[in-house]
Amino acid sequence: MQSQESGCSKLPTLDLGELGVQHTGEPSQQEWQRVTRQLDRALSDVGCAYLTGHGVPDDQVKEAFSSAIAFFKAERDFKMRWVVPDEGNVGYIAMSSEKYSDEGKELHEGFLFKQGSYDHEKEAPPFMTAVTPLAQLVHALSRRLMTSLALSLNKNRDYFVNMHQDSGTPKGMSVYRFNYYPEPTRGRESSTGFGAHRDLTMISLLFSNDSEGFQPDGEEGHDVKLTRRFVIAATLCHPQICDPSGQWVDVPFVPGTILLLAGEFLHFYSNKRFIPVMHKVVVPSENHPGYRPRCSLIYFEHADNDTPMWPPGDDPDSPAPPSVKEHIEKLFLKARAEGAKYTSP
Ligand SMILES: O=C(O)CCC(=O)C(=O)O
Ligand SMILES: [Fe+2]
Repeated sequence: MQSQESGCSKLPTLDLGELGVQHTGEPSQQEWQRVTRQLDRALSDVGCAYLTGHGVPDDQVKEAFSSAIAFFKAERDFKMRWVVPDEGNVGYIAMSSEKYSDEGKELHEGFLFKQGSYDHEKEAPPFMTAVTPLAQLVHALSRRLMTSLALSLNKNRDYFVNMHQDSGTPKGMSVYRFNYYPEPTRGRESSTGFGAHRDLTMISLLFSNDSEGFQPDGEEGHDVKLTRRFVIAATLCHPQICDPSGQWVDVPFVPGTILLLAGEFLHFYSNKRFIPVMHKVVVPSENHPGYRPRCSLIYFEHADNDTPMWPPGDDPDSPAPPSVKEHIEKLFLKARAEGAKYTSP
C-alpha cells in the first residue's frame, strides 16, 4: 500500500486491482486477500484511504460534476423547485441552511438524491442523466468493499451486503449527495465549508473536482500521526481529517481517486476496530484569483432501515439501539434546525 504525501501527513492509497468494477469477473482469491489486508490496515489505522484502480471512469465523474455545477449556478427559484421537504431526506439544500458543528455558518449548498427516486410524475433534477451510469458502478464498488470488510472481520462474506439489500433503491437510506462550495463573498472569518462531523454510514465514497487549490500558508510542519480524526482538504476549499492530538490534516485532491471513509455504523459493527473518521471542509481565508468552486459527490452507504444502528447488547436493561433510519433522520433534522436558527436569529 502506498502513502499519499499531503503536506505533513501520509494518507494510505489502496489499489483495488481485480476488485475494481471494470473487472466484471470474480476476483482471484489472492486479490481478495491482498485488498482485504490493506483495507483492514487503512481503516483501522486512519479510517480513510484514497482508492485507485476502482474502475469508475474519470470522464463520467467530470460529466457529473459539470452538470451539477451548472445546476448550482442556476437561479435560486429554479433550484428551490427541488427543495428538501420539512420532514424529508432527499432534495435541494439551500446555502447555509444546515449546520453540523459549532464552528460558524456553513457555506455549502447540497442535493441529496437516490437512484430511482424520480419517475414520470416527479421531475428529475437536470444532473440526473449524467449521474446514472456512475451510480450503477459506485453501487457495485460499494458491494465489493463491503465483502472485503466482512472478510477482514472473519465474518461470512455476505455479512454486510445482506444488511444493505435496499441500497440503490428509493426505499433504503443509502443516498448520493452533491455539495457545492462557491467562493465566499463576505463573512468568511466566522464561517466554514462543512462543519466537523463523522458520517453515520457503513462507508462513504467521496469524489471531488479539482477546485484549483494550493496549500494554505502556515499549516505545514506538524508531525502528525494520523489515527483518529481526519480533515478532507488541502486546497483553497478542501476537506480535512483530524488526528488524536486534535490536529487537522489536509486531504488534497488526487486526480482519478475516490476517497473512502469509514462511518459510525462500520465502527460499531466491527467492534470499534474501524475508525469513523472526523472530517470537515474549510474555506479559503481570503479571496484568490482563479478560484474555482469546490464540488463534491458522496455516496453514503447505509444499512436497511430497520437495522439496529449498533449491535444490541447482552444487557437486557440497556435501551435498544435506534434503527438506522431513525438515527439518520434525527441527525439530519437537527442539522437543518440548527442551520435555520443560525441564518434567521
Ligand atoms: O463535501 C465534502 O467534501 C465533504 C462533505 C461531507 O463530509 C458530507 O457531506 O458528509
Ligand atoms: Fe461527511
